Amino acid sequence: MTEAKLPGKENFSEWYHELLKAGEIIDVRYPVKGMCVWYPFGFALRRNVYDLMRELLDPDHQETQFPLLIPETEFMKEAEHIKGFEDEVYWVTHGGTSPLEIKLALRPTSETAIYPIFKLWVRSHADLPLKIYQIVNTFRYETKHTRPLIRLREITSFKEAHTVHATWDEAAEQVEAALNIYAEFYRRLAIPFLFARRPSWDKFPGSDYSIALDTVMPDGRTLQIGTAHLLGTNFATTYGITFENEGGEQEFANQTCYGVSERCIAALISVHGDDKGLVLPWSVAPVQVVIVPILFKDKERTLEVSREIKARLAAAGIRAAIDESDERPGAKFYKWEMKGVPIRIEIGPRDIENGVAVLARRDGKKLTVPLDGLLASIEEEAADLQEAMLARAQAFLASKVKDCETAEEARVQTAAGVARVAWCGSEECGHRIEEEVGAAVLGEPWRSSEKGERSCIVCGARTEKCALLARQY
Ligand SMILES: Nc1ncnc2c1ncn2[C@@H]1O[C@H](COS(=O)(=O)NC(=O)[C@@H](N)CS)[C@@H](O)[C@H]1O
Ligand SMILES: [Zn+2]
Repeated sequence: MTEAKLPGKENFSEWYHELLKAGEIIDVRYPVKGMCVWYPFGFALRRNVYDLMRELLDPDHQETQFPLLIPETEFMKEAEHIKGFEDEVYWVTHGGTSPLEIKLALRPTSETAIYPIFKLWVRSHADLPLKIYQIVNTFRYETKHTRPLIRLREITSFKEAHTVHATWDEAAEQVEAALNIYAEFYRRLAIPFLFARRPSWDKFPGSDYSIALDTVMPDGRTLQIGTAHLLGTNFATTYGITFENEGGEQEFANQTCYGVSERCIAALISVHGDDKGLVLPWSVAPVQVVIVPILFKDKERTLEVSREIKARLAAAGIRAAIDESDERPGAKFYKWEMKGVPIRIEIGPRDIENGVAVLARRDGKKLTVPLDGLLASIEEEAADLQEAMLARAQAFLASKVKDCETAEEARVQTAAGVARVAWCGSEECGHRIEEEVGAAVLGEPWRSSEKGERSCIVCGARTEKCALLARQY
């Protein structure tokens, strides 16, 4: 089989679409725009990634599931929320051939499905804090360019958490706790990001404020890979979510919600992939180690030793595979590199005689290791590979963020990166910056320590604030 080469990663969009197919992640040939099919290998990756998310949420959240369909009467209650979503909602209007009395929205996100029930669940301060999440499909009639895993009309892997608290401050603390969970989630995936407080005109509809995580894609555009929103009492007043406080009075609850979608997988593929295909982090790779027996003589013996190695790795909880096909080694290396397998073990008759094997890391490092102690070598190299992947991705992101003194400089920088400019924080200057730079205001850096007084690049006012600017997916 002649191995088809991927387009170079510098043609990011072509490379990305070709890799979704060659890496058997997503099949885009489903006949509805913005809706795609998971290949089984891609679905195994998704399962591992979301198992990681569950591991991080389950210590103090409870997983559940709400209905997909939301009655118009509930959906149309929160004015801000409606304004933000009315152009994106899909409606079900018929049951069979009979028109429905009340049409039903397909959830674009589930506030309006969940909060009428929270009203019933929350009675007293003893019921708080309430922290639930669900991992469901949601539907948004996106009119911008749809892209697999990045901008979908059916978001198949929408993890949405919804929490209820006695005070605004507790809700604000929960937003920070959510950001910490997302930071750990992306650290395990070796994906770096920037925290930004979205500007008022781009916060979640119905929220007090939104904090987003943006990563920088290979072409320098940013991808919003998670968001956490402080809702205050906005939804609680609309949906009547009250609790009896310790003084016996009824109070409106304060809420948050925070979400991650399959964009986390788009980021995984894009940030780490290379011209040979996927490069998957050890923690989520469906196949962590592939054993490639070099079969030319003593075939049986070589296969026997390979199978013994696989059994030893599996017993240690490592997801291992053997490629027993009779393809030539080069074809096997190509296939498993395309699938992003972090570590390959090559073993032939001579290696067996010498009691060694070749350990080839997906980032190119190769070494010969003794067969006894192979497990320790694999675990050591896996840990080192994880750090190397994160360090490499962090260096790339840092290289793509630059301080700019003028709108012109920011325009050049945001053609393929992120600009940081002085901004007084006013909405008027913010919109002027977007127009002059031709990029979006991601918002003010959140949790960044860098301070320094400069003049707003629009109005000249002295300010310590700054804006991150970028072209977004
Ligand atoms: N069309 C889309 N396709 C894929 N992912 C999307 C799409 N729209 C939003 N997302 C992802 O979903 C995350 C959460 O969406 S959101 O609108 O920002 N927030 C909410 O819906 C809140 N209810 C928190 S769950 C976003 O940060 C973004 O990463
Ligand atoms: Zn200004």
